[in-house]
Amino acid sequence: MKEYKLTPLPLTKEAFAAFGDVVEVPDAKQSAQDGSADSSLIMINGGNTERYDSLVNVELEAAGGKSETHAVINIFRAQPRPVSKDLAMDIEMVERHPFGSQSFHPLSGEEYLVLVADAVEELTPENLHLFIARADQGINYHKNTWHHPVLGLNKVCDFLVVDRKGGGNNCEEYFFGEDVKIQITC
Ligand SMILES: NC(=O)N[C@@H](O)C(=O)O
Ligand code: NI
Repeated sequence: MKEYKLTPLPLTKEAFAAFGDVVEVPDAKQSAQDGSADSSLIMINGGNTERYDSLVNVELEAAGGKSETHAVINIFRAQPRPVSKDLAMDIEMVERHPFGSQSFHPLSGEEYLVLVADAVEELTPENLHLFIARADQGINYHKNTWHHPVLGLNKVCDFLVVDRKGGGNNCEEYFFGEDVKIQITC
């Protein structure tokens, strides 16, 4: 059996661009360096609060044009899936949401793993990309981005999740064959 071992890259906007958006407060140093006033920043509440506005767009499509579609905000409470360099985790499947984006924002102060795959129909383990996200980074999967269901690491982790509610089957799953063994470590 052919074996694949994936180790995570640090999550950055550039590395994740093909799959979606990294949701984080824009890097003020970067804005200062390249002289671009941070366009998302709006001071609100009498200057008390910085609103980093519309960092990502929630993509919504009505399946078949008939269903009532809207964005919903959820909390996902993920049970621990401990992974370390000495404790690998088997990966059997990924999924995607053809009619909407899905955004995860950690609420428990923990790093978490993000496993995505290239936008191809016949997935192989070579199409997989593993990232480790900081506890202050959210992610927004673009619609149809292959991804593994949420991966909390060492404790029960809550995530604020924004995604689509509407008609049609908005969750396609892809199971890798029995002929491969895919493991992640970090
Ligand atoms: N199925 C579901 O609600 N969750 C998944 O989409 C996930 O990405 O965790
Ligand atoms: Ni999902």
